[in-house]
Amino acid sequence: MAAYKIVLVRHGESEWNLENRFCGWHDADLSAKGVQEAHQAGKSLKEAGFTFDVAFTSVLKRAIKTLFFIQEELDLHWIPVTKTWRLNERMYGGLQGLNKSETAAKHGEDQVKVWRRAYDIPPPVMDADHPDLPEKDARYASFDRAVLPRTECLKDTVERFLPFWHDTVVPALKGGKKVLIAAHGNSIRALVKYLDKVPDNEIVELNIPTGIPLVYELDADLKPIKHYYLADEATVNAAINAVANQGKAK
Ligand SMILES: O=C(O)[C@@H](CO)OP(=O)(O)O
Repeated sequence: MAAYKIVLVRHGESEWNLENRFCGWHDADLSAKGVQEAHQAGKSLKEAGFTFDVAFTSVLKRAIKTLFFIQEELDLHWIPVTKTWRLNERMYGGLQGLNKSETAAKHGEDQVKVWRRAYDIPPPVMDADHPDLPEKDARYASFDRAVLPRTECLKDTVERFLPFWHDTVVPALKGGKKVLIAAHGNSIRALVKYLDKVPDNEIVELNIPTGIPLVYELDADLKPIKHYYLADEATVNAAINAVANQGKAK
C-alpha cells in the first residue's frame, strides 16, 4: 500500500518542440496541440479520480500554462501554486534555439544524443550575446549571477532541483498534501533519476513524453513502489519514441 502518491506532468508540446529546436530556458509557448495535450492530461487525471492540494511548476510558460489547463479540467484553480526556477527545463547552453535535426546532421546523431541525454556531459556554454542569456532575463534579476547557469548537464539539473524537493516537496507530501508537479522533460528525468536511483548509463535511454501524467506511488520512506502513465501503452510508447527521434538527422 502506497503511503504517498505524486503526479508529474511534462508540459504539452511547445512551439519549439513543434519546430524541433533546443528550448531549455527559452520561454516558448505551448503549440495548439500542446494546449490540447494539457487539457487531455487534466481530463485523464479527473477520470482516474485524482485531486490535488498543492502544485509546483517552473518559471516557464509552457509548464505554467499546462498546469493551469489541468487545474481548469479539475476545477482546482484555487490550490496554491509555487513557481520555481529549480523546476525549469535543463539549461541547454549554446544549443538553445538550434534545430535538433540540423544539429545532428552537422555534428552527428551520437554527439546530439550525448548533449541531449548524457548524465554528466553538458552542451556547449551559451555565448554572452545569446538572446536567452539568463542574467539579462527579468525573472532571474534577483539571483546571484554565480547561481545562473550558462549550460547544464542532467547532473547539474538534479543538483539544483534537489534542494526544492527536500525543502518544499517532501514536507508537503509528508504533511498529507496531494502534490502535482508540472515541469519539463529533463527536470522530470532529474527527479526520476533520483527517485528510482537510475544508473548514469541507463538514464541516457529515458525520454519523457509531453502531456501524459506520470504517477509515482511511494512508500513511507519515499521510496518508489511503482510508477505508471495515465494512458495506454501504445500511446505512451509512440510519444516516447517521438521524443527520442527528435535527435535524428532526418
Ligand atoms: O529542447 C529541450 O529543452 C528539451 C525538451 O523539449 O529537449 P530534449 O528532449 O532534446 O532534451
